Amino acid sequence: MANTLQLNHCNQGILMSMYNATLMPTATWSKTHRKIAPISSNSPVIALNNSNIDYKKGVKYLVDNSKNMKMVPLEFVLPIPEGERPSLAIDGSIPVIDLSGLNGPVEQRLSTLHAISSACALWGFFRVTNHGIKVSLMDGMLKVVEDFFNLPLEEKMRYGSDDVMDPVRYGTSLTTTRKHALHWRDFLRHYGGLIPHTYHLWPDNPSTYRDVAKEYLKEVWQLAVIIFGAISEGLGLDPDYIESSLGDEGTQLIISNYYPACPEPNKTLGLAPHSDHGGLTIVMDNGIRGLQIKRNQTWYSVPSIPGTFVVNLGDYLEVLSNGKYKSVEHRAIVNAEAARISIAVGHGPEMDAIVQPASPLIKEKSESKYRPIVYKDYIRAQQSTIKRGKSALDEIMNN
Ligand SMILES: O=C(O)CCC(=O)C(=O)O
Ligand SMILES: [Fe+2]
Repeated sequence: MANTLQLNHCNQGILMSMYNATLMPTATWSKTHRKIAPISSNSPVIALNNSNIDYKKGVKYLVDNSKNMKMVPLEFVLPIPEGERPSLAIDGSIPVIDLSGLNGPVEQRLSTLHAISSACALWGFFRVTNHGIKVSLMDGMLKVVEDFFNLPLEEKMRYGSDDVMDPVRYGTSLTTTRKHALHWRDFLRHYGGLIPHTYHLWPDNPSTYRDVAKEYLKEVWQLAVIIFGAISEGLGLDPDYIESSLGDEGTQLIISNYYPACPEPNKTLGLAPHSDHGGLTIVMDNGIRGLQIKRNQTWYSVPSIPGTFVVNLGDYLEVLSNGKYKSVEHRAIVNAEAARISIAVGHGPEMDAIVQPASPLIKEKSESKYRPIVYKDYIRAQQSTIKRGKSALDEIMNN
């Protein structure tokens, strides 16, 4: 214990930087089955020598095998600034958009487009209802994900990998590559896509996982395209502008997060603050609250409303809109009562796409607030900085 304490003290500065770590490793899917080019993060790491935690087995395993755990093991204690403690967050109601309005009469359609546009400009986050995806499919997806996390460890470890290039990965915390300040979270991530060419690699246990996930990811992609269309129109662009900007190959990545109940939820986090690097992330959870977003330096706690999706804008859309819309920092907190599951599906451009403001929004080059960068280079830059948060975006901003 003394050793660990000393170590914690020595690494406090790095730990503070890591508090801003981000995730969302990515891969491409190809409409033409051509290639898979996954890119992922190498989170900043700290060796925790003398630790007794067999962290690679995951937090769920640790909790399940530590009866009556009363304290968070020191390896999971994060240096959360005093004023940003999870429990201090204010209840926040993000805008709710009834997407059926997009199919309504002209006035209703315009007011829905306007609502989406102002939610993007003011919040970067909104909730969608009447989104067209059946609640039974959402519940089915949550069920296969829950069943996956409830499998015996050996079964989950079939997908365990330290190689961030692997198209399907089960892991824990931010990365399994080395020990570092740990986060209270296990995850399963893999690519999606209209043609799921990695389908044969997805978990085959539970036996229905592949079929349910395939259907779910197809529907969520369609939903993303509808929202991309509305956002394009709201920006005064052609309705298919953003979808076309994604290129022939887009990026769809599903990350299922499992945050076990935690004895001291104020001391750790499920996910450190980050913004997503792609265009839109579409998230649902199992009815347990845990998502927090940062607005005007204050953390807001987003309620969980079953049957709805939370949608958030990533860095790609901030740049494309030339800063009119902002990607917003968010984090996942944990709680003492119940395990939380969230399923986040990110949608972004192909890896070789140029991230830059939409040309119709810029009359002169000098109006561009961001310097162009190839998407995969942006991801690498974002995931190699130890500051994270939104620091990669700051790097490509013109003064
Ligand atoms: O658990 C959540 O609600 C958020 C997940 C998230 O932000 C992510 O996976 O990038
Ligand atoms: Fe996120």
